[in-house]
Amino acid sequence: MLTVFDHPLIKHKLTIMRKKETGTKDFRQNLDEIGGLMVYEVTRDLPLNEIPIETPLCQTIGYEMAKDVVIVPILRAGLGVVNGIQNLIPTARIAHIGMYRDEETLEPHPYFEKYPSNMDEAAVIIVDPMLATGGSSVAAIDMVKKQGATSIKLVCLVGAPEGVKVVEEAHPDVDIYLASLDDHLNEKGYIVPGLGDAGDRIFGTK
Ligand SMILES: O=P(O)(O)OC[C@H]1O[C@H](OP(=O)(O)OP(=O)(O)O)[C@H](O)[C@@H]1O
Ligand SMILES: O=c1cc[nH]c(=O)[nH]1
Ligand SMILES: [Mg+2]
Repeated sequence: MLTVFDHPLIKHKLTIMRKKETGTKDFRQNLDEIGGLMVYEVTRDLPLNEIPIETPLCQTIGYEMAKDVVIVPILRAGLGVVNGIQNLIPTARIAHIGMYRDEETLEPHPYFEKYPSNMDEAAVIIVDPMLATGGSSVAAIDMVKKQGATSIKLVCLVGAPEGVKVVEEAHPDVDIYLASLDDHLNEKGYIVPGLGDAGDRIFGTK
């Protein structure tokens, strides 16, 4: 299932991120804020346990999350999405997948992975601002599935139709969430209109 957020706050903040004159500080801040806005919907169907509690007035039934949440940023750019989600789920564990896309072949190259021990039971949320050809997302989903994960969501900011199709075909069980479904990929594999190189803009490396 693909969900594209149609929310004025997200559109406003994403527009700031797209502008070429937006600097690192504002880029990061708006990414943080959009991550926080998206998480409300992304976590809507997480299972709950009913628990008996006592308020100052009486006994009643309360709720607590039934599963641990594991946020999995695809390094580097995915790190920029973690903060906004973690602010709302402070108990979330953080896994890391290091991956870069070869600029010529556009193939993903994993270089690091580290997970908590309970991936098979957790609600796993993979985060990366950009879903371009889909190669990095498919490779990351393959990797978390190898760790036993069965409840997996993919949260990106900007997606290209080509990449969404690739992920949907490879992993039809994974729900995809986007702040925007953009128009197309250019000949260098960049999303158009997009926002440029997300990693470089987050970390100021260009
Ligand atoms: O859908 P794809 O075609 O695979 O492209 C998307 C990937 O490219 C970018 O990472 P990049 O390789 O630039 O690494 P970085 O985050 O370290 O800059 C982006 O953050 C995604 O991970
Ligand atoms: O448009 C794109 C495509 C891949 N990676 C990015 O950072 N931006
Ligand atoms: Mg990059």
